[in-house]
Amino acid sequence: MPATPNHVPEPSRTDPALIRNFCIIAHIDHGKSTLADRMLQLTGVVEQRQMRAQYLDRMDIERERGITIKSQAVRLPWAPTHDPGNTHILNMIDTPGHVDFTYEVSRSLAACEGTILLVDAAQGIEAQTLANLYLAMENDLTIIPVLNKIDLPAAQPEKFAEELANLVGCEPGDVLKVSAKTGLGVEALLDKVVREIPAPVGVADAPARAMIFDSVYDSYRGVVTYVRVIDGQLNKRERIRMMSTGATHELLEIGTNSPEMLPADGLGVGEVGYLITGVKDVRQSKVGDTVTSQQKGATEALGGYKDPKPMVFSGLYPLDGSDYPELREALDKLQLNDAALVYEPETSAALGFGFRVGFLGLLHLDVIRERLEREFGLDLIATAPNVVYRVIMEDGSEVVVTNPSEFPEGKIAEVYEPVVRATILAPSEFIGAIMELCQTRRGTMLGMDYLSEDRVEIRYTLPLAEIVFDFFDQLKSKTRGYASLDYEPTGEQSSSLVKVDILLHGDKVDAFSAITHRDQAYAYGVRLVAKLKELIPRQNFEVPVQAAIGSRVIARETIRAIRKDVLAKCYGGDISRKRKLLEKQKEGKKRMKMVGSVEVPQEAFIAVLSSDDSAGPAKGKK
Ligand SMILES: Nc1nc2c(ncn2[C@@H]2O[C@H](COP(=O)(O)OP(=O)(O)OP(=O)(O)O)[C@@H](O)[C@H]2O)c(=O)[nH]1
Repeated sequence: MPATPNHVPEPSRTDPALIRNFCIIAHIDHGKSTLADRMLQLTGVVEQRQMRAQYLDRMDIERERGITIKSQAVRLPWAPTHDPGNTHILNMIDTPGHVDFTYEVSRSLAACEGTILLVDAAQGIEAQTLANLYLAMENDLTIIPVLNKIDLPAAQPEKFAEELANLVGCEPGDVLKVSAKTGLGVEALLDKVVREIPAPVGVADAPARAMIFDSVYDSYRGVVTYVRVIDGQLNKRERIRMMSTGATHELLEIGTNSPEMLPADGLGVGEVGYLITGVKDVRQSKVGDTVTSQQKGATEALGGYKDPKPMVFSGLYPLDGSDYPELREALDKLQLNDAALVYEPETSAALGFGFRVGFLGLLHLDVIRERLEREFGLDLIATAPNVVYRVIMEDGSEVVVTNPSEFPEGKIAEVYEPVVRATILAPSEFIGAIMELCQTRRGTMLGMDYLSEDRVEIRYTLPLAEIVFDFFDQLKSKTRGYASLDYEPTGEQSSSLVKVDILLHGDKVDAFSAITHRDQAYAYGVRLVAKLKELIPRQNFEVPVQAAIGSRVIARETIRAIRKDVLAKCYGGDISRKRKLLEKQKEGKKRMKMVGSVEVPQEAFIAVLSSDDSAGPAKGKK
């Protein structure tokens, strides 16, 4: 239906009074996806026989890890028990739960009038429950507190209903108790959504304004953009404009998800749906941006748009140097679907050609690395993740460092590092252990509150660099898995930071350079030097392994010289055996990298850079 001047498009397809837009916020594993599954089933949008667990988590890796990475929206028709004559349209927006993706959560929240705050009845409130709740409160959303998993024998619904009621400011009796697994209480929850969450309000005849809350790349259809219409309407075939960039596109298709795509003529006030314009890159359709009509469009964008900013950087190198073009292609492809992924080529004397890649956080890093290895069949070495430093030189100039080997030499006045505000929730018996861990990680305590008599919320300011290493693993092990962590960037602080270089036979190995606090530099140097001594085989000459700050050596080990006669073993004249041995030795040599005059086995790099101890990158975990 072309939007010619003679053609007056139909008004909104759904009466806004019958629309409810909501999302589910929860800590990881508290059952959000399972609850979404039950809702799909109860409202009949997915037939029983098509049902599979976590229907909305489409990416393979999401399914395997049981986490939701990209949010999705789905339209559910529901005739509530108290008003069976009126079928309402419930738009459910599934949100990612992990800290790395907080910005996406906040955009999803901005597309809703209300939210279900889902808490596991056996676990209680966790750090991300709180973080998400605060986001919802900032967005003035109606909050429906719900306890899930009440079928579990370990559930303590009474205790946690009280905790939850205290938190949101309602009566414990108002907290709904459901089992997403069995479906118990889920109908009552859908009724409550209709009753309590306000219908969307917008100006129907105003210029169109729709907020993008998600944008995904589909290899067949290009970018699919998910929007919530605030004012006016968007119609098929019209030209639309992205307000942050001014780019215009033709609206090739518009529609809703139930949960498969269902094309429509347009979307009106309060409606949630998808747009397809044929663009091939999600960066042209950014989360948080406002979409309007090209003609007679809105002049003022909806608030809240921000560019995703990478917080953690790591060098990614193909194990086999000839895979470099494939790595570039794979990153290009992933970027189509991930506006937060940034990278640029980098060379390392030790590792060859690779990329310096920026991520939102550790989980993001882990997910990307795994996708590169799994979906694109690449074998990669990832260097230890680091944060971004701002170095002010004595002459007043400024250097932004995303790779430790680029840390400037010379007269440095000050170094700034990013800091986060961390919230840790745990049973009170672990207060001592948590405080000890935070202190050793250069934390400053901000405060502590009791959520109930045996659970506390502890707040710290911590350097992001200290969290990037194995902080979360340490926290989990020191609290027997009971603590949960959430953090948000809060700026930067000036710290006494130095670069520690590792030298092999006098040559700097850039891949092993690290920026650490001055007090930790010595320990880092000693640990790495000892480890390298273990991993690097003896050479024909003596090889000193040193750690240095500038020209000052802080640790040293020596790999003693040997002259290895591989043929000595073969006394007797079996020539074929000798040849075999020589070939084997040649084969081994291929996997060596020359660092200056020293042969370093590939395995040594991998062992040092990806080991589980704190000399290597922390494994990004949930
Ligand atoms: N017993 C029981 N188990 C449940 C219930 N709801 C969810 N689970 C289980 O809890 C685990 C986590 O559920 P998910 O639905 O994947 O959790 P989620 O909150 O979506 O997790 P993320 O997507 O990672 O944020 C799964 O093993 C579910 O089967 C419930 O009501 N009862």
